[in-house]
Amino acid sequence: MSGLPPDLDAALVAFGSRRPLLVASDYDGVLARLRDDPSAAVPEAGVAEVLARLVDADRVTVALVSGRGVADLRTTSGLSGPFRWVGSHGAEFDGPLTGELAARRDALVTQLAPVVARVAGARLEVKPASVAVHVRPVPDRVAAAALLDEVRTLADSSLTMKPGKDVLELAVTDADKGSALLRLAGELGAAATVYLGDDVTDEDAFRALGASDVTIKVGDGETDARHRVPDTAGALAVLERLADLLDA
Ligand SMILES: O=P(O)(O)OC[C@H]1O[C@H](O[C@H]2O[C@H](CO)[C@@H](O)[C@H](O)[C@H]2O)[C@H](O)[C@@H](O)[C@@H]1O
Repeated sequence: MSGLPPDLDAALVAFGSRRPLLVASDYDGVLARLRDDPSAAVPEAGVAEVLARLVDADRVTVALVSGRGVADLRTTSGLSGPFRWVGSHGAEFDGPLTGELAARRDALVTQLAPVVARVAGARLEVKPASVAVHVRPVPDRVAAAALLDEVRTLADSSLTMKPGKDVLELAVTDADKGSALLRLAGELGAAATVYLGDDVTDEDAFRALGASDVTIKVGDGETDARHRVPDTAGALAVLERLADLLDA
């Protein structure tokens, strides 16, 4: 007995019988619980160990797919291994982004910095292909919502809005996690993909994947994923069940 919902467990059993496989997961809210300080969001106990088991499985690729830049994801998570690292919501796929994007992003920083500075507790995060306005630590929740509304109105049509949990990002590329996952699965010739995610941008991945894939929403909220677990402990249980099934 895995303790997982029976339909999810059955889907994982069917998934485990196929090869090659892609096991992909979002980071924040799935492998690490959410914290006020993004740099404090380290993996939950057991995550590094189960990922190490999964990468050892035969013809299984493990991908970490995040809104974070890859460099930040590597540093913050402390994870290392032969993973595929997909950062910046899919914009960082083959390696670091070019400098041209940085110039557009820096113009955005100049525009947003004074707007964010007016709201106590709000923070601007400068990422490889986007600027994120974080409001999780803002005590005045009305001011937090108003700030995100204002940022939304500042986004011109050349930018892609990436809403998330207490964050709104303006991205200078239109990359998304769904397109990135399809590209990766195609490259690998994957027979099936598992994807776990908790936030709005993970819905692109849930929608992009197909009937033979296993999509799992972590936590509450509307979703296009077929399965759900309640929290990071549930996500870890999924990965541990997979590692057992893959005999890793
Ligand atoms: O795609 P993900 O791996 O889920 O990354 C999404 C964003 O995660 C980070 O922000 C979120 O987590 C923070 C740490 O727990 C939290 O403080 C913040 O409120 C959340 O929105 C990260 O800082 C962003 O760059 C990512 O895009």
